[in-house]
Amino acid sequence: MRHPLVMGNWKLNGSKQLTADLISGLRTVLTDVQGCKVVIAPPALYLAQAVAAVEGSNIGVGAQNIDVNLSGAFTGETSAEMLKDTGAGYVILGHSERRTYHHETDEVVAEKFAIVKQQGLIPVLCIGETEAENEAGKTEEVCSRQIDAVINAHGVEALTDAVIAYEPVWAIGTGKSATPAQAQAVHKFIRDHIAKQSREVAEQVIIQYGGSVNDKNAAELFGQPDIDGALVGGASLKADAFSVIVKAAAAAKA
Ligand SMILES: O=C[C@H](O)COP(=O)(O)O
Repeated sequence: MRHPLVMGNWKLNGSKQLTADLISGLRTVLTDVQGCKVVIAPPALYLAQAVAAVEGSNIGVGAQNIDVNLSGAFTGETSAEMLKDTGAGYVILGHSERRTYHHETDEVVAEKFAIVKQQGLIPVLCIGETEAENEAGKTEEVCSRQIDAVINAHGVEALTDAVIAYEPVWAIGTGKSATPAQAQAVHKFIRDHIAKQSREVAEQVIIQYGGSVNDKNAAELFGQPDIDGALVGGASLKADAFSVIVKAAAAAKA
């Protein structure tokens, strides 16, 4: 049975001090939380510090991206092998900011997905439509295309033990979250789309919602049957707000 997962994507934010303070704060407020997996994804430079700081707690660590290569002459990149070596367990892939600012295509994201799985890490595949695509009624078309890039390249079984994060681009960092009903409709579409190929895989895949999730709207989102947690940006930088979100997920799915 799938379990809720709340992941904090710190994006390009942080410092040694913030990493220490935030993890220390989370360890204090999340000690008694059960039934919800918690993962933080700091910038790559702070991963090793984060892995050491969460030791002995129920908090996992993930990265925000990897290169398609494992080693070699690829200046400035970080590999899945290095992440594994550091102790990270999850990798966010295909975030809309990577797709937009770094021109990552569906095919590149699918290639990274396979590399992450080969290393025994858990991929968090971000999908979602832009505002224009939403207004043009293309939400389902975009989401299925982004998922099919993985399924067509690697088979539906590749989604076993993987995570999908549905993040409508228009909701990211805008304060304008999708309503619980809107998000549930898309999450159900995603699960049904995968179920056309394998009901078993569809039932176990974790589908997070992302886009302006905060301590006020989290509980209602998690009350939806196909929303299995959240990928949180801004609110993950505050221990109090993030822990309210984690506790809401644990309570909703208990
Ligand atoms: O990865 C996280 C998402 O981009 C959501 O960011 P946000 O919570 O700041 O809207």
